[in-house]
Amino acid sequence: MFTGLIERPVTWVALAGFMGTGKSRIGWELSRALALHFVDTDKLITRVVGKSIPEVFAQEGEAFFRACEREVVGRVTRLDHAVISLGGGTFIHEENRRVLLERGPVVVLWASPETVYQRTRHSERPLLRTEDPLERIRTLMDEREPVYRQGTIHVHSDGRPSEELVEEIIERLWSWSDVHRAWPAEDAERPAEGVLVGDRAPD
Ligand SMILES: Nc1ncnc2c1ncn2[C@@H]1O[C@H](COP(=O)(O)OP(=O)(O)OP(=O)(O)O)[C@@H](O)[C@H]1O
Ligand SMILES: O=C(O)C1=C[C@@H](O)[C@@H](O)[C@H](O)C1
Ligand SMILES: [Mg+2]
Repeated sequence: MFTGLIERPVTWVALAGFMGTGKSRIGWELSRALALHFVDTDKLITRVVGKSIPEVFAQEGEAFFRACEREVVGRVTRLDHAVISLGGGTFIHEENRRVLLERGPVVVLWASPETVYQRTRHSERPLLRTEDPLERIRTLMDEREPVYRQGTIHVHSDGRPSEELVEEIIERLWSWSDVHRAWPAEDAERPAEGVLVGDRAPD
């Protein structure tokens, strides 16, 4: 009767961090490892708007893209059984951050500017379309660093294969969920009804 039950630390988790830190790739692999659905907010926006991210920035403007992000954050925080990979700027906006952190753990992936540059140089990121993308990465990363620090769990990705990162994230999520079970008063403050964050929820 109990065969097929899946033990997991969480049934919802989001990945944040700078461009190129691996949110999309690691999020996808984490979702496979935890047998959860996968949602990439950048991909969701491109699908709904019907344009690529560079097209959205160029034709609709960044403010429109940020409004889409806010809308998508509202939706993905109502999901369960999902790993959510955010865009690089999603967690920077205060209201998004508040809603996400209230919903569940936010894992922040980190990488050095040089690694980010290497990982993003062959694909188009509108914010990095400048004469000197590496300098832009350094400046933007410095600006955003204090905000990313507000995430729940922090994982460095430089020079590490994705399997190792997924393994570390899962271990850290178990520790996080153990603490949450030990301090139920904290859970009582949460508004989301019927949400099983922190439970070893069977399917
Ligand atoms: N740990 C890793 N080791 C080597 N390459 C990686 C690693 N993580 C991600 N990559 C590669 O780096 C590139 C960027 O990764 P990815 O698209 O997942 O970043 P992202 O954080 O989602 O960026 P964005 O914020 O722009 O969406 C991809 O080609 C991906 O395969
Ligand atoms: O860091 C950012 O602000 C961005 C990161 C990407 O994921 C995309 O969401 C977009 O290119 C903007
Ligand atoms: Mg991504």
